[in-house]
Amino acid sequence: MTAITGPRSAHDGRRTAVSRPRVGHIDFLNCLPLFWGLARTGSLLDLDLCRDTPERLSDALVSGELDIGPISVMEYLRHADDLVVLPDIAVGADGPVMSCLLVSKVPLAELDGVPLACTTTSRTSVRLAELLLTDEIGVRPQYFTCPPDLPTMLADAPAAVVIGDAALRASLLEADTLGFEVYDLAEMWRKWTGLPFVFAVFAARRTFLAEHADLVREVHSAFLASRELFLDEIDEVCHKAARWAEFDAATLKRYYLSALDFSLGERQLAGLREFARRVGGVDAGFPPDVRIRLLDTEQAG
Ligand SMILES: C=C(O[C@@H]1C=C(C(=O)O)C=C[C@H]1O)C(=O)O
Repeated sequence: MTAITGPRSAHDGRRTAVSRPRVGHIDFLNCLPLFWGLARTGSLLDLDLCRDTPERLSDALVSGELDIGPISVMEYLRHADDLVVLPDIAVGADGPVMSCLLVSKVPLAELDGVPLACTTTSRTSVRLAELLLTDEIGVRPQYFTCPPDLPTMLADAPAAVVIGDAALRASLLEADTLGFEVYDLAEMWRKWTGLPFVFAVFAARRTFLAEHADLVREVHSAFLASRELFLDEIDEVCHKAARWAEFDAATLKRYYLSALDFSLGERQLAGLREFARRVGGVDAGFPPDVRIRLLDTEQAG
């Protein structure tokens, strides 16, 4: 793959410092495939990479501290006018995702009026859980936010929404000892709507795109190449990651190949639009028919 060149400053023959695009990276196992690929292709050196939790990366992209990066879908939809979505890449699932979960010590029908702890790290899974509980199950718990430590969350509430590594830990390691049922939010959505669910898209700020269109395309290509390389080398990655992660290589491989869906094609976009249609409105901060701009399509405008 070609090197990412970076925004050029005016130059007169002397070497001038070139600032690298500021790119976000979710510091969960879910985005390890991209990190692996960026490191292996060398693209990592051409990016000013900021690793953080999804909600902080979302805020940084919206405020302009980042130029390109993953953004939780609820935040993307709220700021869709300022952002352009990179096609063919996302963090989603077309069935169980394993890491965006509602866990509950009581049957879901008994959650009406009771406290429900929502992880501070999520903007989308927590909204999806609320949608499913209101419209599918018919209950209205009292939602409150809480850092993603499940024993603490469940000490204050009979149910909780967790995402990322904390959710993998919950379903794979903690369910038996802490005594709760696990409900996979992407699986519930799939059964309800027949569609995949997209939790995060990758987007560039439109102001950055206006000045650095080639660079945005290069970063997009680097993401796609990273994902491909990861898939080619998945056994090696899972084996290496299992040395420090809490999960074995077979579990990681299942997570990457059978649970997570890193694509953003027509079906995933249909899922995204359907979610916007169901949660959009004045309170959400975006209309149900919010315009989704994709890079290099007529809609990007
Ligand atoms: C699949 C996941 O997708 C994510 C869920 C998000 C959310 O709920 O807001 C945001 C970004 C992604 O990290 C996960 O975190 O496990």
